[in-house]
Order: sequence, then structure tokens, then C-alpha cells
Amino acid sequence: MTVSNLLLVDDDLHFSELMSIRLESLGYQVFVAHRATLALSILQKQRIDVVLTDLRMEHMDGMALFQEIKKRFSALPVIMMTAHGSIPDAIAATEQGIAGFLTKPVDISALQDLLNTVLKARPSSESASQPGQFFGLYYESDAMHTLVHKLEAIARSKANIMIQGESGTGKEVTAKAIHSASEVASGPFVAINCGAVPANLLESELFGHFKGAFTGATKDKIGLVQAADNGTLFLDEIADMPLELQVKLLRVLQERKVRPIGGQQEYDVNVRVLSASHKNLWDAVQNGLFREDLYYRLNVISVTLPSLKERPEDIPLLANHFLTSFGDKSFSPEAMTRLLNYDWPGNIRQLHNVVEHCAVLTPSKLITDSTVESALPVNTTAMMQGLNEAKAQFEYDYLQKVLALCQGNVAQAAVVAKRNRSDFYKLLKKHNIAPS
Ligand SMILES: Nc1ncnc2c1ncn2[C@@H]1O[C@H](COP(=O)(O)OP(=O)(O)OP(=O)(O)O)[C@@H](O)[C@H]1O
Repeated sequence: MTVSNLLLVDDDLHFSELMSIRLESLGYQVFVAHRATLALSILQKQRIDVVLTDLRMEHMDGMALFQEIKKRFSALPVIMMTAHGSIPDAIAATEQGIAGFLTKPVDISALQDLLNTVLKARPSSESASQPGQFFGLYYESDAMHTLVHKLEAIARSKANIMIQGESGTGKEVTAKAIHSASEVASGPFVAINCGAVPANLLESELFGHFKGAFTGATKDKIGLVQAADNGTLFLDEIADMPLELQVKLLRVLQERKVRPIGGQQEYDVNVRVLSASHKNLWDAVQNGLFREDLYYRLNVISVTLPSLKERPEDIPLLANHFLTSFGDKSFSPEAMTRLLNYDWPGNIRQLHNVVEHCAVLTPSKLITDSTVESALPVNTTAMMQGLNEAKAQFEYDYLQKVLALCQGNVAQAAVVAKRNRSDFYKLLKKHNIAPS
């Protein structure tokens, strides 16, 4: 039988030593952390089955620790202990998903019952999420595990696949991974960003041209569709393809033949088409900007990549993966917490850039919280209050100042504020201010 690993987090050194002795005598392997941040770094290195944490601790308390654990190790059960046990605390904790709540002094047999129940309910380590890698796609979150299962299955089919997802979520790496896992992996993988090539050049890029087809066509040129023969063609930002080219692409997909510009000759092509867009392609169809028939041709199977914000469990794995190319460096637990708490509007590409920025700015081995802070953009939008909040804040500050000036004399303050007394009282009531 495997021994269960417990992580005991408590800033009371005497209590934690006693508890660890008692738990070890019951057959558990016990790791002790006297601070929440230390607990997080142990969790990063060590397989832990249950966390047992004190509620009230300095700096980061048990609930804050629990929130972090939920983000990084969603399936890991946490039991809360407190010397100040109160029913509201216990209810709040269990409502948020805490596995159990015990008051100190801890009744060891109650704890053992709770541990047995929690450990039985825990999924086996085989089914719990483990870090995974699929042809260059690194992942750990449940959402990505499910998605990679789907990718494994669809990669082997010959169907055209549409990959959707916000910018920087990994659509191109996913396309390459599908190609590498497919039966045409030994064939070419040819990618083009339809939004980055000027519309007048896109046609010749895709379909090629014969010498003399237009001014500047000094020799025959093979298009990318032909270059991808017996392999995969990846059309990135497909929503940006002009309508007249969409017709031509549709013909190629239907007839499996391509005719370069300026010629009558057609060539057979056998390509699997993967396409991607960060825009909602169905909306483009509804707005008449994308052909519905082409949409169905390209979207035989669709894959949607979650944003990084929707899969924060992947952040430590990806950040550490990107960091490996900068030698033996690591993030401090506080730095990792900051990475985890950020919203990542630019998704994995932005995370990659931030990791690179931090590594370059850190000559030592440990990347600190302040380095991460300086590498992240300041969110001025989030810092900005709405107009109503700003007005209310101003009114509150103004009332406090007038009252202070008039030493709490409401009649006098109303005169200064040029309001009648009853209006002034209403304002004080609105802001919950009691004149002293
Ligand atoms: N799961 C992943 N594992 C490792 N690296 C990843 C992963 N997802 C994305 N990346 C990296 O993130 C960066 C952005 O990925 P990619 O270019 O595939 O995104 P995208 O969705 O195609 O972006 P855009 O919409 O802007 O074209 C690349 O450096 C890529 O290698």
C-alpha cells in the first residue's frame, strides 16, 4: 500500500511538531511548512495527497493559500484547522470547496476519519491531471487533457479542422501538433497567415502563377497549395481571406486541383487543410464576409483552444518550460503567484514574452516577485474607477473634509457646502458618515 503524503501548514512551530509526530505514528508521510508561500513551493516539487492548513496565519492566511491551491492543483483536497473555530468560518470554508474543517485542539481520531474519507474520494494518481506534452504542446489542465485526447483522435482522420481561440492561445502549435500526429507527418507542413499577406499577393502565394501572368511575374512560381501536396496546409487568420479568393479555395478543396494564375493547366493536389482564426468565423458568415459553403468545408471538425485565463493550472508548467532555455533559473513562490493572478490578455505568447523579459533581467538564479511585476504591463484600465464610483468617492471625501473643517458641526458644514441642513443630513446618511 502506498503511503499518503500530507502537507501540514501552520505558523505555530510547537503545534506543527506535535501534529507531525502524531500523524507519522498513524503511518502518514508528513511535510511541514510554517508559511503559506513555503507550502506552495513544496507543492511544486512534491506529490502531496492532502493539505492540512491553519486558517489564521500571518502574511497569507489559510483561505488565501486554499485559493492558490485551487488555481494550481484543482483536485488537491485541503482541510482547514483553526483555534478560533466559528460556525460562519466553517460554512464559508466548506462553501468554497474546503474538504473539511477542524477546530483546535484537534481531535486526532476525528482527523483520521476525515483523512480516510478525503483520501478515498481522491482520484487515483493515474487519473489525476499530470503534466503532458503532445508534439510541442505542453499542458497540465483538465481542459487541455480533454482537448489533447480529441486532437489525438482527429489527427489520424483526414478531415479538415478549424482551430479557434484567442490570439496567442497556441493555434499554430496545435496545427503543427495535429500534422505531426497525422498519417501525413512525413509530408510537408506549409503555413500562411492570410491576414499578413496583401490581398493582391495572396492569390499568387496560394495558387502560384505562370511566367508573364502579371507585371513582375518573371518566372513560374509554385503556390503554397501545391507545395503542401501530400501534407498539411495551415491557413492562419482565414477570416481575413478576401471573398473572391474564398471561391477559388473552395474549388480547390472540392475538385482537388489547382490552377496557377495565368494558365490553363491544372495540377492534382492532395492536401489536408487546417485553418485558424481568432475571430468568430460563424459571425463572419452571418455578416456576409465569409462563404458558408467554404465554412462547412473547412470546419468539418472544430477545435477551440481555451484562453490562458481559463486554464491557470497550465501557467506554472508553461512558465517553467519557457524558462528552461535560460539556464538554471526559477521563479520564487511569490513571483509564481503573481503570474497566476494575472489575466494574460495576450495568452501564452504574452507569458512567453514575460518569462523571457524576467530571465534577461535576472542575473541570479531566482526570479523575484518585483521582477515579474516590472515585466507585466500596468493595467491602467483596471485601475480606473467608473464615473459613478469616482463621483461617490469624491462626495465622500468632500463631506469628510467639510465636517473636519467645521469640527463636526453639521449646521456649519451645511452652510459651507451651500446645502440646506436636511439635504446635508441626507448626504451624510447616504455615505454612512456619523458626524462626531
Ligand atoms: N501549449 C503550449 N505549449 C508550449 N508552447 C505554447 C503552447 N501554446 C502556445 N505556445 C507558444 O506560445 C506562442 C504563441 O503560440 P501560437 O503562435 O501557436 O498562437 P496563436 O494562437 O496561433 O496566435 P495568433 O492568433 O496570434 O496567431 C508560441 O511561442 C508558441 O510556441
